[in-house]
Amino acid sequence: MADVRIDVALAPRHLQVTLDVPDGQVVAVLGPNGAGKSTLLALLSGTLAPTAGSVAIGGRDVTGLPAHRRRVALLSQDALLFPHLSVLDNVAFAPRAAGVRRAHSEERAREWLEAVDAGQFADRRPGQLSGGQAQRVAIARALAADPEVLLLDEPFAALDVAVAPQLRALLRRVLAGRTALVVTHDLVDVVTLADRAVVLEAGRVVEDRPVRELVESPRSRFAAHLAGRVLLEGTLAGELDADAGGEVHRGDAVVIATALGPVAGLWQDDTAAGPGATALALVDPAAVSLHREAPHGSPRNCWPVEVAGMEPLGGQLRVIAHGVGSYGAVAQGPAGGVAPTVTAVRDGVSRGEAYVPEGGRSVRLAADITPAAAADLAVAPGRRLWFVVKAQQVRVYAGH
Ligand SMILES: Nc1ncnc2c1ncn2[C@@H]1O[C@H](COP(=O)(O)OP(=O)(O)OP(=O)(O)O)[C@@H](O)[C@H]1O
Repeated sequence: MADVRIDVALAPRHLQVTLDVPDGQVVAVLGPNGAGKSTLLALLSGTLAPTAGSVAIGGRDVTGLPAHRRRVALLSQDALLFPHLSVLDNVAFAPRAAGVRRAHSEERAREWLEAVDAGQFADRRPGQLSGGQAQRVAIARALAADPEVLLLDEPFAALDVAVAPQLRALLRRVLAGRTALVVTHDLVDVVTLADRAVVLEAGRVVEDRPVRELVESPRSRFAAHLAGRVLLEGTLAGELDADAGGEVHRGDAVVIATALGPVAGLWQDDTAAGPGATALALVDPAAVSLHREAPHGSPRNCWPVEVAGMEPLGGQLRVIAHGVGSYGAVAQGPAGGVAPTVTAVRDGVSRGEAYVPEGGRSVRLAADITPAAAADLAVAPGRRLWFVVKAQQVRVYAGH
């Protein structure tokens, strides 16, 4: 068994993490810069000691053990091979250091080099390898040490985008059945390599869920951005078609008060909640349409926005925009309060009640549209348009 149990604090870096990884599971570790991802790996590998708590691997308490006695291999974005040793000697280094006889350790090193399709580089020096080749060798070296746990810190970050897919396929093979933690900023790594995803923010775990759930219904801003969604944080006002006050249940059309103003969506959480509860609305940019004027009709969210920029996305364009205060003929809406904001959404903007409070100016929204639609609407930075999404297509969850 090579399960990992980590329950540590590192006071100077404000990190406090509890995490159990069962034997054979690959966990993606995600989070913004400075969240503590690398620090967590360092606490596991033994290059940093916690100020409190413990680390156990395969049921052994390794908290007091030095890095080389933990049976943990760390692979970082730079291959960090010994420049003065041949590739073969680099890979044979760990078994040699563990007391395996030269002939045997070289044999093992050759096997691992073959396994990562790098057998032909055995006699080269690291300086004669490309970045992708060096990273293959680094993987072989890590595996030759026969680790119980593999830690990968942005393993493709320093590589050409052209080589990353091959290496990813290799890592997928290598990671099958192993206990591993992979720090990454790349959604492709998350979905292709990991079973489960943990999101760190400011040294704390804010999400810990199966990868599929995380990409389908992210609950943290970081995961939403990674999954290409927009996450709006707010407070539950109540049901869309009822007077505010009662509890809402899964499938109910609800309204939440956000920095963008009232947002209507479907409550998708299994837990019931009442007005005032923290709520998260998830918007898929593919469900957002752009209009010159706010349309009428069924319950829709209509947000006046100013276009910030555009990015190509497959055959489409992703339009990035920010909420703006009311403009044109739209009157300023109420400054707050539950009931008026519900009315604003239910009755639509045709009555001139759509508005974005001051804070909405910093809310980043995205809409995926065709290049033809972009041309028709003359989408360009600075242009003011309406982002429109049906309430049915906004999923709302309980926040933390
Ligand atoms: N060597 C160090 N000495 C002191 N503090 C550090 C050191 N390295 C990181 N920190 C601090 O610890 C916190 C966590 O940093 P860490 O590098 O673990 O984050 P990260 O999530 O890996 O970020 P990134 O994605 O930028 O690599 C940050 O506040 C950072 O400033």
